[in-house]
Amino acid sequence: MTSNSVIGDRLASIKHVVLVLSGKGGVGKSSCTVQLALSLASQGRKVGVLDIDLCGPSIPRMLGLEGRQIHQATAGWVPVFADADKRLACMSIGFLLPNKNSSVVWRGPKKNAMIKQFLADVYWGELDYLLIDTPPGTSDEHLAAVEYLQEWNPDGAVIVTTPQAVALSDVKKEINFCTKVGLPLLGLIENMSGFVCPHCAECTNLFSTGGGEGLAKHMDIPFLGRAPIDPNLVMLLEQEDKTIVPNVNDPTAEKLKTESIVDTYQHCELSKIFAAITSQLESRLDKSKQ
Ligand SMILES: Nc1ncnc2c1ncn2[C@@H]1O[C@H](COP(=O)(O)OP(=O)(O)OP(=O)(O)O)[C@@H](O)[C@H]1O
Ligand code: SF4
Repeated sequence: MTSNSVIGDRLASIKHVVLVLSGKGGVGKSSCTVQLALSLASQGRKVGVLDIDLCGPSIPRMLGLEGRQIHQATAGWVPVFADADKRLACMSIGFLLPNKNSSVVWRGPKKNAMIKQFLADVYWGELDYLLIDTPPGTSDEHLAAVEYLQEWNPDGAVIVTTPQAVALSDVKKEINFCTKVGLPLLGLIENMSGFVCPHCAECTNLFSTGGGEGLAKHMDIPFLGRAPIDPNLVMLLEQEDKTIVPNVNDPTAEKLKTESIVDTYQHCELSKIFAAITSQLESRLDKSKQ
């Protein structure tokens, strides 16, 4: 069997394949991927996250899975699960490196081979969603993923941007890339749009807001929603022990210590926003499959 048909066999048990892209680094692409995954998993969907940011894999850290190892079974590489119910599975080069400080300094062909191997060898089983977190910009990793997936019609791309003009000009390039390679644009998320006060949960617009929505309108892309900066999300994603509820003032914190990150995320303000974003995304996917 050629490795392309192996990729086809793997994808046959996955309902939707969605790439998450951003024009610029640091706009929150990985954290939006994680939140889309947590939101979908908490609604009972089976979700896989494939981290193809080979030089800066951050998904294992954000999901609290750093230091975990993948296993080789006869069916392929078994991904790492973020919860006991196996609603959320993850694969990243981070699981293959000797330690979290190891760096990957690879040229294009080696990166392409790794991405092909991820697509061909990971045994996801039945999934509702495979979310692919990509590096910023349009690099070897994007081209490789699009090339290997093209034959199997991935559903498309979700674009993440911040509201500022500097990120928006880069995101236009990303949108043009998708159009050029025939990747449907499923929607745009405006991240870091305002700031949620940790004391009163009031949202303040520190910088401009609405730039992403304006761009989505201008480029005729569905606008999926606006996610503010939320200090509770930083605590959840950056702290090592994900079983501790992000809001330390929450009286139910003790009880929540046994919850998985899929459940703990529900206590973040942003989970409500991402529930609305995933519902928009799902209805968009349903429409495009009709
Ligand atoms: N809405 C948000 N509220 C609070 N913190 C956020 C939010 N979005 C992102 N962050 C934080 O901003 C930092 C950068 O986010 P992230 O790593 O997701 O960006 P990225 O676009 O994937 O970056 P890279 O280009 O390095 O892959 C992280 O520390 C993350 O926790
Ligand atoms: S939003 Fe309200 S509670 Fe929060 S810092 Fe400002 S004044 Fe204080």
